[in-house]
Amino acid sequence: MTGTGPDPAFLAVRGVTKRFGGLLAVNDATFDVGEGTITGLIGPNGAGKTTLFAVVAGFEKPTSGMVMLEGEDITGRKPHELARMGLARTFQIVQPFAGLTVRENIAVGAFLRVAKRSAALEVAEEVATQVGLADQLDKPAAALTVAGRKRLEVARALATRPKLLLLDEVLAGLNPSEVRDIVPVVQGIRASGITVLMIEHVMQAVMNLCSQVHVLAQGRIICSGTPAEVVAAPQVVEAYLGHGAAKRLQGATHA
Ligand SMILES: Nc1ncnc2c1ncn2[C@@H]1O[C@H](COP(=O)(O)OP(=O)(O)OP(=O)(O)O)[C@@H](O)[C@H]1O
Repeated sequence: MTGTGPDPAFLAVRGVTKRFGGLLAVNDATFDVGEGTITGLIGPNGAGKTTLFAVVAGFEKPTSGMVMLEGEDITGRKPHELARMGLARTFQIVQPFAGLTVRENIAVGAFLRVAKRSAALEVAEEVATQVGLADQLDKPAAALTVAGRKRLEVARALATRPKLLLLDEVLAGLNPSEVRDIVPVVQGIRASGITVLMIEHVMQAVMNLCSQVHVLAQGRIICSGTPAEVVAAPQVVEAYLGHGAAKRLQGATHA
């Protein structure tokens, strides 16, 4: 731990900028994630959310800025180093090892902490139960439904025993009842002591799950607050619906 002042946030993102050539994908983003929370990162398509995740998880180096985990500067560290420190992420495009079973797919993540195959398979069973895949353990991953694959993606990350889990659109492509079924899984992850930062477009889930939400638009954090606060903020309405939208909506509700 380095001394960065009193009570640093669990995850602190400070002035992170990421350029791809002339494109400013993330522009001076600063936000905190409190320990033990489920925090949301939302914003329109192309806002820079996935790029920001990639910077936090070590898949991209920021052009400038800093990321700190429990007060320690982790900027630019490699994904495997960060995984060892307890940071895991899921990917928007789920790519399990199709020829392996669900059990074996999850065990791959467990090898970060355990050396023996039997121990890794044990972790896999435990984690599968946590995400609701216990009755699918012996199926090939390729046989899972879309919702099953999303659960598997979460399970593979959980098997690395993270303290911070980054979920990249785990609810995308699911129908409303599948979304309702996964909400308690995410709540259970938090209840087990893991801090969650999630990119999500499904607002119903964000409202149900997140205590704090940061809104990214054109690379900038334009609003932070509770879900109710951010959906009511004029700058957030405008980012999603276009310039002047907040006023137009207000006119419509008063008409
Ligand atoms: N490796 C890259 N090289 C060049 N441009 C990139 C790269 N990755 C992302 N971008 C660009 O950066 C911007 C932000 O993209 P990003 O995928 O982070 O947004 P997002 O908020 O996650 O979008 P979505 O909700 O659609 O997934 C986009 O204009 C995108 O085209």
